[in-house]
Amino acid sequence: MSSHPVHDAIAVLDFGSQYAQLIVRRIREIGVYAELFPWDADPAEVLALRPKGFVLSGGPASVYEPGAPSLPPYVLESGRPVLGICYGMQLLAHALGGRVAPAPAREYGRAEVEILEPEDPLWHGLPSPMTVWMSHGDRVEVLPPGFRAMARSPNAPFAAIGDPARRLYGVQFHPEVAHTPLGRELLRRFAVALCGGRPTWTPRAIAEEQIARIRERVGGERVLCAVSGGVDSTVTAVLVHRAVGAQLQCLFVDTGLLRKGEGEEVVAALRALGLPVAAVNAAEAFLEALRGVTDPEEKRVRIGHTFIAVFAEHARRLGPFRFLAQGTLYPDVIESRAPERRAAARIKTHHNVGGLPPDLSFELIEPLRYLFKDEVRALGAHLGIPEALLRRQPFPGPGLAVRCVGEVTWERLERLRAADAIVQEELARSGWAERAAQAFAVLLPVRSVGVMGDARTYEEVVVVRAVATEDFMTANWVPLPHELLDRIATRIVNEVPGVNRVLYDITNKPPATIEWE
Ligand SMILES: Nc1ncnc2c1ncn2[C@@H]1O[C@H](COP(=O)(O)OP(=O)(O)OP(=O)(O)O)[C@@H](O)[C@H]1O
Ligand SMILES: O=c1[nH]c(=O)c2[nH+]cn([C@@H]3O[C@H](COP(=O)(O)O)[C@@H](O)[C@H]3O)c2[nH]1
Ligand SMILES: NC(=O)CC[C@H](N)C(=O)O
Ligand SMILES: [Mg+2]
Repeated sequence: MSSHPVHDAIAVLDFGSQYAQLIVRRIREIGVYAELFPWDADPAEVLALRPKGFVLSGGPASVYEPGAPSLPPYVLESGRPVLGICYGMQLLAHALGGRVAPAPAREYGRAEVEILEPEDPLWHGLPSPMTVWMSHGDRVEVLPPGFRAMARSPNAPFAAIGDPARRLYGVQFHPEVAHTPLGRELLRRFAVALCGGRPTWTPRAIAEEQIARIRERVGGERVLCAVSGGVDSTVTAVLVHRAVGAQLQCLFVDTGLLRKGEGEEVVAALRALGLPVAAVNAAEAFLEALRGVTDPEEKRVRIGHTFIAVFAEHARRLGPFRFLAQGTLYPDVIESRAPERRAAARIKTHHNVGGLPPDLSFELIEPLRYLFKDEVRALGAHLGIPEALLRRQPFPGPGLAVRCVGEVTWERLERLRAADAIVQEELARSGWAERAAQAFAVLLPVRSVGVMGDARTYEEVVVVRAVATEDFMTANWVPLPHELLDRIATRIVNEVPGVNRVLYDITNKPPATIEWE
């Protein structure tokens, strides 16, 4: 099941590290293709990639414990270079006859290492001492035959080890994290100098390859692509369109839960890219499904079902289609491959167009299946998709329904839309829009007393939320200037009927989530 046999590739074996995905990303940033496999993956699957080298990730286990993940024999048998990181280094040492034991002191955080072999290809040109980031409780105590120390720190005599003759290396620190500033340079030396990987993994190469593949697979058939105006579905649609032109049909659903002007904007932006977009208004169906529902999970489930029903109806009407194009990304794939990662608690059900009825059986086209979000953005830029589209705030499929706390009625949606439009306008005007990854209004089903024009009011509350985040897994509220908050609050209360009070949400994620439902 090799995914990118045209590119030189590095196989990264995952021993349960929090950072395994980061290793893959860092290597790809260098331009060398890399892929992540569970440590106990089927060897045939890994070897189908024809890896030029292997990276062994860190992991929570201790190599000397019974049942700890072990080094699959094919790695050393391949004769290719190997870089073990943390647990990976300990594993290499353990497997080759060295000794690993608990360290006298655990070591978490920044450390300075002195490079002992500056002429070795892995270290060539790197400064000594070099700042690195450590996170370990075990350490290598006795080196395996053939190995020598390549770097040391005050705490770790074997901060890095290697057997250059066999091109086997280990680092106790984590080159993949940003706290190791020159970590990428180290990985570059491994992937390019030691493994001989050619840096051909560029947006241009990805685009050409995907377009050629899609063209070949689709032949003369038709393809349906559901588009939201988000980055993933847009890039997917553009790739399919470049490949098969008019055989593509895009479908955009106006759920009635969109922001002000969004439906028109999205459709216009996608058509400006030359995409054939059918827009359907299904607001009534969504509102009907949501009538009387206040439970957040129930809302999401009903929206999901309505999406499927609307989608199925229009797919039949516009069809037949043999293929369905979807913007599945690599993190989705990694997460579904590794069952232990699915054990994480369910916080909220993200809607999906998946789970389509069986009578609509499509073959899937997923050109982004091996890409990370930032690679998708770079690919989008290469394809000429405007920055504004690529940088759009993520907008959840369930839309304003999960920001309209309580019952979703058309009147309350209109109230929320008007308040949200003011938030967007003022953030854009003040330049703060760029500093917030996401900013929006939330409408609460809470009424409070106010006084306007000498008269008593008893109306609903709007909450403004703005967060900064890289990955949306954790987020911090953004300290918007008081004058800006003041302007937003004043405008909302003056301009939006039914609202007489505005709050600012100053909760981080965790413990809050970004959305309110
Ligand atoms: N309003 C909509 N009309 C049609 N399809 C939609 C709509 N909203 C979501 N979808 C489809 O559902 C998929 C999942 O949506 P979701 O917003 O969860 O994903 P995403 O990863 O953010 O993708 P995107 O960046 O394309 O929005 C989208 O890629 C798109 O195919
Ligand atoms: O496409 C989506 N469908 C959903 O059902 C959904 N729920 C939350 N989000 C978005 O995910 C990010 C994290 O949100 P939370 O902190 O609220 O979980 C934020 O960017 C949210 O906007 C969704 N996106
Ligand atoms: N981050 C790691 O890979 C840790 C490896 C091993 N569990 C240790 O504590 O040393
Ligand atoms: Mg989206």
